[in-house]
Amino acid sequence: MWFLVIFPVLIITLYKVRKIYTYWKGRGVPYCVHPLHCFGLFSENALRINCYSDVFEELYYKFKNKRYIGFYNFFQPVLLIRDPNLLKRICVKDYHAFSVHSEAIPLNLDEQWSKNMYAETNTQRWQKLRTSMTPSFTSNKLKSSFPAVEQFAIEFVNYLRESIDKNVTVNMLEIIRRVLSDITVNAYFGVKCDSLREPKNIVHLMVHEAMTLPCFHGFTHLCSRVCPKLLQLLGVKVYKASVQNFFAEMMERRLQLEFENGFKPYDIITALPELQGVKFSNTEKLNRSLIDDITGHAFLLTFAGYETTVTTLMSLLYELTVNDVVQENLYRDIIQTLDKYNGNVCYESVKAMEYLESAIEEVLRLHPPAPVIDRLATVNYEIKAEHPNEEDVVIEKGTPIWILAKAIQNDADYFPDPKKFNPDRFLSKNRHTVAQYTNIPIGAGPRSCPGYRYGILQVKVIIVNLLLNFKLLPTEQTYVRKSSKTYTIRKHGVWVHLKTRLK
Ligand code: HEM
Repeated sequence: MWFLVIFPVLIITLYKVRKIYTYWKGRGVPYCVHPLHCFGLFSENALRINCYSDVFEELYYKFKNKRYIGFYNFFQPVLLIRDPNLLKRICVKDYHAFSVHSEAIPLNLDEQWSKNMYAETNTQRWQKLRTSMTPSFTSNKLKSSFPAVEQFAIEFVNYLRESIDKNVTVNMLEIIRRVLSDITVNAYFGVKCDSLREPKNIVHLMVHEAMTLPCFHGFTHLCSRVCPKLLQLLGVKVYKASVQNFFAEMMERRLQLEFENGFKPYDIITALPELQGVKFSNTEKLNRSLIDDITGHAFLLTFAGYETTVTTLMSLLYELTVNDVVQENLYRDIIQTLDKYNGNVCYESVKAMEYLESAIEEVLRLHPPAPVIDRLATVNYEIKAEHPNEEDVVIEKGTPIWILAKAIQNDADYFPDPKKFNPDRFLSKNRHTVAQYTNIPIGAGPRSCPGYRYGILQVKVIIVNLLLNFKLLPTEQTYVRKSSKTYTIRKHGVWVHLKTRLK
C-alpha cells in the first residue's frame, strides 16, 4: 500500500530534480557534472569538504577557453563568468540588467538585513543609500579619519613592545582582529575600547559574535539555500537578538550624544538618508525602529569592512613574512618616503608610499577577500555567440551570476607566474601591463566597493607602524597552510617571529 504512494512521489521528485539539473544542457551552456550533483557543487562548501574558492578555481581551469560555465547552487542554476570582457559588460556596460546582488541570505529571513545597501534590491533605495555614503570616503574625509586610525596603530605597536620579549613568535590573527574591531566600533558606534589589553571586553566579544553570521555556516547555510521557510519557522535571524539589542543600544547612545553635544566619531552614520531631517534637540527617546535600521547599516559597514580588512592585513603579513626581499623593499620605501616628510607618519606621507600601495594591490590580486563577485539578472539578457563552439544564450531574469574574480586574478594568461607575490606588477611603470578587468578585488562598476579606501588606509597605517618597529621573520608554523573551509583567511592565523628593529 505504502509503495503505491511512495513510488509515484519518488518518480515525480526524480523527474523534477532531473529537469533542474538539465537546465544548462538544454540551453547549450557548458556545465559541470559533479558527484554531489543533487545538492549542487556548493554543497562541498556547506558540508565542509572544500573551500569554495578552491572549488571555483578548479572549475575555472577545467573549462579553459570557455567564457562562462553553467553551475548549480543546490537547486538553482547559476552562471559562472570567467571572461574579463563579459564581466565588464555585466558589471559596467549593461549594469542596468544586473543591478542587484544575488541573495547570499534569503531576503525574507530577516527584514532588517534586507534593507542594507548590499542586500537592497530596490535600485532607487540603493542609489539613495549609496549617494549618502559616497562623500564619507573622499580624500578629505579619509584624511580626517587618519589621526584616530594612527592612534590605534601606535597603541598596537606599544602593546607588542610591552608584551613581548625582544625576540618572540606571535599569532597575528587574534591581535589584528582586536585592533580592527576597536577601530571599527570607534568609527561607527563612537565607542573607545582597548581590546588589546582587555581582550574579553564585551564590545569586542559582540563584534566577533556579530561577524559569525549563522546563515553562512553548516546546516543553517544548507537550510537557507534548500528550505529558507524552515529557518523562518525556527525564527533564525541574520544576527542574534542579543547581538542586535546590544549594538542598537550603543547606536542609540551614540546618536543621543551626537545630536545633543555635537559629538562626532565619523559622519558616515549621520549621513544616512533615514537620519536626514530628523531633529534630536530634545532628550526624548529615539524611535526604536529607526535605531534598528541605522544599526543594520552600521552592521553592514562592519561586516563588509572589518572582515575584508582583517583578511587583507593577514595575507599581507603572511606574504611579507615569507618574502624577505619584498619586506626589505617595503621597509626602504617607508623610510625613504618618511625622510621627505621629516619623519612624519601622516596622511600625505603614507599616501606617497608607492611600493606600499603596490604591495597591497598585489596581495588583493593574489588573495582577494571576496573570491567571487555576484550579480542577479534583473531582465532576460542575451549573450551572443562569439566563438564557433558557442550558441546565443538567453540568461533568464532571476538567474544569479557569479564572477570568478580570484581565479581570473590568478590566471597565468593575465599575470605571469601568478602565484608569486610580486608588488612590482603594480608599480606605475608596469601598471599598463595589467589588462582591463583582470584584477577586480573590489568588484567593478556602480556596485563596486565604496569603502575600500578606508580599509586600505587602516592596512597601510598598521603596516607602516609595524615595519618601522619590527622585522617579520617566518617560523615553521608560518608555512603550515590550513585555510578556512568557508573563507579565504588562514584559519589558524599567521605566525610571525617579531624582531625589534634598532632605530
Ligand atoms: C580591503 C578592503 C575591502 C575589500 C577588498 C572590499 C571588497 C568588496 C567587494 C568585492 C565588494 C562587492 C563589489 C561588487 O559586487 O562589485 C564590496 C562591497 C561593499 N563594501 Fe567593501 N571591501 C573592502 C573594505 C570595505 C570597507 C572598509 C567598507 C566600509 C567602510 C566597505 C563597504 C562595502 C559596502 C557597503 C559594499 C556594498 C556596496 C553596494 O552593494 O553598493 N568595504 N566590498
